[in-house]
Amino acid sequence: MDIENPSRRRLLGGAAAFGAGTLLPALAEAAPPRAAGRRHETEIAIVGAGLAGLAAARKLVAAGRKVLVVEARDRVGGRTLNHAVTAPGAKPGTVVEVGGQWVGPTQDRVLALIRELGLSTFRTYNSGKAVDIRGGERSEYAGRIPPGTMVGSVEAQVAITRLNRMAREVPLDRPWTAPKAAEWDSQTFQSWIDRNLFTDDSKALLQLAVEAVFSAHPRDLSLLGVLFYIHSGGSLEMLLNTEGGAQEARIVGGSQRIALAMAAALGERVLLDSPVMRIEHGEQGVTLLGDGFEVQAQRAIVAIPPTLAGRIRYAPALDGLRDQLTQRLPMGTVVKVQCVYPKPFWREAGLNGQATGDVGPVKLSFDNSPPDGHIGVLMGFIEGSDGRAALRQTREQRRQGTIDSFVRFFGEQARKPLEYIEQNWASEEWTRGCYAGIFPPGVWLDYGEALRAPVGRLHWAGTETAEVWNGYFDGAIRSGERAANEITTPA
Ligand SMILES: Cc1cc2nc3c(=O)[nH]c(=O)nc-3n(C[C@H](O)[C@H](O)[C@H](O)COP(=O)(O)OP(=O)(O)OC[C@H]3O[C@@H](n4cnc5c(N)ncnc54)[C@H](O)[C@@H]3O)c2cc1C
Repeated sequence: MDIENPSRRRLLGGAAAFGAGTLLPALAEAAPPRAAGRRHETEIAIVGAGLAGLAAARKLVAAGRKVLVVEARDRVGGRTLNHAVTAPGAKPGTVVEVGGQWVGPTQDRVLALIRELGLSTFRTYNSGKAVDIRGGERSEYAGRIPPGTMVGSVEAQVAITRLNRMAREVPLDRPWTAPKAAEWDSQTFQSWIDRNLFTDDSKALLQLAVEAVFSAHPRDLSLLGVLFYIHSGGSLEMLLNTEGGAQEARIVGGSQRIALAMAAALGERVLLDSPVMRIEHGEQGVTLLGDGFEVQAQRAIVAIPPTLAGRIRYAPALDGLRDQLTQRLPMGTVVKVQCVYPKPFWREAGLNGQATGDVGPVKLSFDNSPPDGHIGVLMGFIEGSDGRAALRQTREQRRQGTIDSFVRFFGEQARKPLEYIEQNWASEEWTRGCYAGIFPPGVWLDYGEALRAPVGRLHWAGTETAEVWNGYFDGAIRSGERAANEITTPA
């Protein structure tokens, strides 16, 4: 029995209950308190109950530390969120993810955590041909790259190989020290495409690839930022591929279960409905303040996207470098849309549900059906400029645009979904865009050092601060664990 370390005992107890197949009732019973109390004291306060904040808390509790995770929303999971499918024919408990959903090889921290929590994964449906629509022409193809002209495809492949090679020159811990950092951080990815690619097909392919990976337009992104991200995930293929890449697998029961399980184990160490508005910090400690509550601690980990960290008021004010960094890392723009059908009808036509196109609003789709395929779910992303246009539309207009896109990809059977589901992340107060914070030109070069460097007793986490798999679940977890290590094993 672990008498010295009751926190750890609780943590492991929670995980064991989880593994015993009592997930939903156990989680419901163990749900964190919804309302914040008035005044709390702890050793380490953590802002944000996304994967980063919860992973930091989990690690600190395992090290015998006292923690309190303070979360703005009435739920945990941040950019992971399960949605219960209510369409007729959907089995009770069927969910789709409206936030992040996939995991893949080399994402070792999230895969280990999934195992520790007693969760399991299943393969993304990937059998059959994909669809591509370009210049009004629809084609079905096997393989990874949509068919274009022969010259365009070859040029795109050469460009991808070249980008991978350049990416390896970017040090993950200090991208601004790359030999060509100044040159690469002085241009957008669009400028690089314009200077280095000549066929419309290869340009369109690279543009779509970047929109799919960053939910941003190539003109929004620094070339250095794109190269860092490629290196962080291993290669551009790793970021883009389903089999063998970042889209390879999903979590049974939905990805939010990772956060729910961690929070269940943390129990009363998670406070919901408690937006942190102000942080007072100094040699004596840290105080988090919100509407009607305060949390006193020795140290704090701020585990939220940098742009949201910049909306908190600090006393004393943070130095100019750190504050200007938070002014310069906007979030990408994505509306994630899904249509539910009585069955995954495209599979019968030999299609895997994956589609790309040059006309929006949906330019990228996937089969997002539950593991047993008892209903069919097509999922699409409305990203970058299309995502911004979608923000000006009504939900009904987005629904119609989505259905039109799915009909173009998969035919008339897509016309009448049983249910339409959308999540507009830019309008979520406590996220403000997705998938993650993006790096415009000049930010890595002039502000990179302020991204992770603790300020006194304040530590920074969140997927945007990760070296490996930055922007992904895996990076979020690594960032939380890194911030916890800064506290338990100071350099
Ligand atoms: C549509 C979409 C698709 C994606 N697809 C994938 C994918 O397939 N695979 C993958 O690995 N990643 C994917 N991602 C990215 C992934 O979801 C994120 O990288 C990851 O969840 C980020 O975790 P985090 O803990 O760093 O931040 P968050 O999840 O944003 O957590 C931050 C938490 O802090 C809270 N918060 C914010 N401000 C305050 C405040 N002032 N006070 C208190 N609390 C606050 C928020 O409510 C939130 O709960 C996707 C994201 C989206 C939205």
